Amino acid sequence: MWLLLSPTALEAPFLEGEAFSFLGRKGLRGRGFVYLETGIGKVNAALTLALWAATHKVEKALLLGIAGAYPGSGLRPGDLVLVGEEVEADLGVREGLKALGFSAWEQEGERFYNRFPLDKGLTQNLARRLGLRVVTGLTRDLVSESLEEALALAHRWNAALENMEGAAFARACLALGIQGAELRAISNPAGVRDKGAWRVKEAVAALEKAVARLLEG
Ligand SMILES: O=C(O)c1cccc(C(=O)CC[C@H]2O[C@@H](n3cnc4c(=O)[nH]cnc43)[C@H](O)[C@@H]2O)c1
Repeated sequence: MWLLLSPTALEAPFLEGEAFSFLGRKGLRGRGFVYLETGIGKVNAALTLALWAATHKVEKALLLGIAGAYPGSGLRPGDLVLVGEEVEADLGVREGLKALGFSAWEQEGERFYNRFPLDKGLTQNLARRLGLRVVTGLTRDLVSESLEEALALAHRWNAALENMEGAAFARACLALGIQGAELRAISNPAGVRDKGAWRVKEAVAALEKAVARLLEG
């Protein structure tokens, strides 16, 4: 049984099931999955997963959604990727959290600062089944508002795409002991606010195709 999550219901219009409400947002009980709309941003993503997992067994969770492609990533609108590692880039100072001398999470002797892995085994299994690249994602609650800003972030953190939830989801999965994976479809060039350059419909169609293959077993 999958727990499927997306920041907005607009990113998963293709899912069908018995509707319910969770934290005031959309939920669905479908064949082989439960779906939750989390809301945009880090806190919403982590909160939704944690509060659901507090009263429901979660075997494996997939965060799916749209994302912005960083310059130089080779990613274009409509492309679909898995995220193997997320950078929480608005935690600490510009160079990261380690400069403050505190870790964000510690587990089995490992200290995590700004980088949080998705589940390696689950991600590699999905990459094989779906024939997808695995990239590094960058998460901030602020979106890049210029190509210069996007390029600086991509360079500083060696990331391929930008979103607003991934690192929080990855860190919550680590803390909760949940196998988590992240599927992102590129909707736009990061840093480009002109919606004429956005291809949300194509991105959602790519998500639909991948999720259908995932659920067919
Ligand atoms: O109005 C803008 O300039 C603008 C720029 C980036 C994203 C938005 C959104 O409202 C979408 C946020 C939503 O979608 C994900 N997303 C998609 N593209 C990006 C991006 O370039 N940078 C950050 N997040 C992006 C994000 O995960 C949210 O769920 C508006």
